Amino acid sequence: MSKKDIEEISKEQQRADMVIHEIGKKIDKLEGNKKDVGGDAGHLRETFWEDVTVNFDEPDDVLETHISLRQQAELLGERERSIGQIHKQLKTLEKLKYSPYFGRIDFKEDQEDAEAIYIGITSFMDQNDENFYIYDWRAPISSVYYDYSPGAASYKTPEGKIDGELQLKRQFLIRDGKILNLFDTGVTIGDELLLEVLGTNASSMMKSIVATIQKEQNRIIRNETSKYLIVQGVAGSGKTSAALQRVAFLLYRHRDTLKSDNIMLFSPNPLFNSYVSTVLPELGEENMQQTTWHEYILNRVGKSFDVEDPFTQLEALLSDENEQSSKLRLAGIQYKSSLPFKQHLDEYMQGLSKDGMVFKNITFRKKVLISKEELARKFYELDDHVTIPNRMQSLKDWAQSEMRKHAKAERKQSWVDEEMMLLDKEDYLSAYKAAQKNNRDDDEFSYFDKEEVVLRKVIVNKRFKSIYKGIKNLRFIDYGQIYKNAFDKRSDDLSDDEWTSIVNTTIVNLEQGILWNEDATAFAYLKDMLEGKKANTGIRQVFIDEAQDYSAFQISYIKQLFPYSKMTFLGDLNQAIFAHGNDEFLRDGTDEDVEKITLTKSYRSTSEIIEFTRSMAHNGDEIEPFNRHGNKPLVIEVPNKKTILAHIEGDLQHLKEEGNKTIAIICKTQKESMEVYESLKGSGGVRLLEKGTISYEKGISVVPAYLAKGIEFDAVILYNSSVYVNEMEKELFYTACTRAMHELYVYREENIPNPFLDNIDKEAFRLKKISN
Ligand SMILES: Nc1ncnc2c1ncn2[C@@H]1O[C@H](COP(=O)(O)OP(=O)(O)OP(=O)(O)O)[C@@H](O)[C@H]1O
Repeated sequence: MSKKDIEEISKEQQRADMVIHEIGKKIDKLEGNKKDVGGDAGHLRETFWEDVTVNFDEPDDVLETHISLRQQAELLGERERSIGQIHKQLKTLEKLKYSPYFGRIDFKEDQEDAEAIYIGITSFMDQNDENFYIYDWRAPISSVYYDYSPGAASYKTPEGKIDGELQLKRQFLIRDGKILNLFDTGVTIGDELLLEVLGTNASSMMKSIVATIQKEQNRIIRNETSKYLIVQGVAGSGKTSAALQRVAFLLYRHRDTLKSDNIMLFSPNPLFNSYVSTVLPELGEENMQQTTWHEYILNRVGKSFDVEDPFTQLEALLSDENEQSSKLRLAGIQYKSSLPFKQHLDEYMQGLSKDGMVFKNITFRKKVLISKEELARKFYELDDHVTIPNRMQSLKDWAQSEMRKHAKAERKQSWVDEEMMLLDKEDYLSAYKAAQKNNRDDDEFSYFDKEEVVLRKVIVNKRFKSIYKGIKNLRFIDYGQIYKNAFDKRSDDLSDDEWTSIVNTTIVNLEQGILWNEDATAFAYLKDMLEGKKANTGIRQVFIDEAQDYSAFQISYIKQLFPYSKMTFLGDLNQAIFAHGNDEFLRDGTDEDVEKITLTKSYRSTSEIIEFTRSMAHNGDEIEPFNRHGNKPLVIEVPNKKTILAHIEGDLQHLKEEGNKTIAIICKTQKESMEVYESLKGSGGVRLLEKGTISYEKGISVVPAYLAKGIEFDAVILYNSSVYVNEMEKELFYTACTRAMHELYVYREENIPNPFLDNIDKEAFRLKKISN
């Protein structure tokens, strides 16, 4: 380090010390406030009832009591909210104290002096709130840091564009208040710092990237105009990272109108949910709503069907050794996930307006109270200019009123007498109270007569409750049959065999109460449309990660579900692991309100791993590795599967000794993962990741490739590459290999060709042959 560098570090350290000192003072002040407010709240809680006037004698007193209670509760709530705020602020300040900022830009606005702007995860001002010691990374001026190298630069503010000159761009690595390193950077944001960040080992949680956001990622993060923002990015290009920092950016930029509850992220699996869950809190923001499409659909379908999840579907396809049956299922999946099928459903539903709606009998004690034919007749008596959902509402109202008549008639039935004898104490008591209440206004007191009337009513109402609820929830519509009838017309794109198979399997499944994954979306859509489910207006921003795994049907449906929402789709065509459509999320490319951003630079893996996987990707030659080097991947050739298991333990040991903290043995299916796990679990510390697993920890994980989506490991051992053969498996194989950050081992059985491995340049890997 030159003398100048040392002087510069020392100057910067002095400033950092000063800022940290100020942060300390602010922390002390807030701690004091916390005590005061906390004391206030504690006191309020203790004396809550002393300050409330409680009197229920007269209606006016009740009102006064109510008001007094509400005021007291509001006061307490306010205090507790401010304690929550103080806590949050303190947490952020503690983070700032540890590492106050990561960047500095010296920006000279035209006609003014240059100003040094220090950038951190949040802003921090001097005691008079006049000068910024630290600017939030999301502030308008901070974008200069991400977008420009020294020279002419500008940034946008709500008031307009500001031009100027970027005179210095500096990066810091500050830990525990000490400047460990400092880089003055050029074109990109400090390769050195990025190298340092990427070279470290994977933790079990995703980390924020605000200190090293790259220019093209910044375009995604700060995009505010597009209704649909579509990101096609190669594996490891930072799509998920950009999405999460974008959430933080939007929350900051629109903090008066946008809350974390207004943002929804669709993620690939529950494990991923927890993997990304620390990024926003790290940035001082709350997590958005998160779900998987499957979870979302389960809610829409309801409980009457057993819905297959996407992973079970994938397993079924990957494990089906009967080529013909797997081909037929594939044809069904592709058809049911397509836009033409969605259009067919729309037309079919239009037809239902005139004819074809199917209902279920409404029964009670095996007696049909309203028959399905009666429901259909009543439905079609309603004006057919009225929409189906509105007619359903009328039908519901009619059925409820019919049911009330039936309930009344039912009170005289002998079963009521029997149940009356068996009534428990509580029911008696409530009947007694009700009878008393009814008697209050009567001139004569005929309690015993009333008691029986009331008791009968109580008994019948109790039994009818579920019928009323069923009617309210439109359970008298036979969705299963209606969906089945939608397969009334063969699609021209399918062969006779395919069509027959689709119709037969759909019917058999529905009769058994099963909905395959490929039917679930279509079924939910049909149900929503018939019920007139209200669009979700509370959600203002939707993020869809791994968007290539959504079918055209799903994407179109999602747009209908969130009509007022802006959407960010993030995907990689090379990782389209599911059998349904894949490039659909890119399709809207011609719409005006769509912006498409392509990320070609990959940050996760070493250059060597990227070179190895390049030939498997479409447009692989466009993938640009970040300049970080490591060992070439190791291909291990073994005589048979058994040998793999015998050698894996040695590999694990070696990889651990090399400092790899997270190691994954990636298998093709859950079944294969189980086998590997069973054989390794004795050696301890090995975890099996399954579709229901919600968190992963450091250490060794055995995982099917489709569940490793979106996450990463220091080292990956691909259990047996010889089982990946067709196009779909290629994408799974690619996904598996690209999970590795530093080390990749790939096992293969000798004499079994692997079309993808055989295509890789021999120079791109090391080969080890094991003979026994
Ligand atoms: N600008 C950046 N600075 C530091 N790290 C980055 C940056 N961009 C990406 N990374 C790192 O690269 C890795 C991959 O990022 P991420 O998971 O967001 O990529 P992805 O495109 O979603 O990947 P995939 O599609 O393969 O799951 C992560 O470890 C992330 O922290």
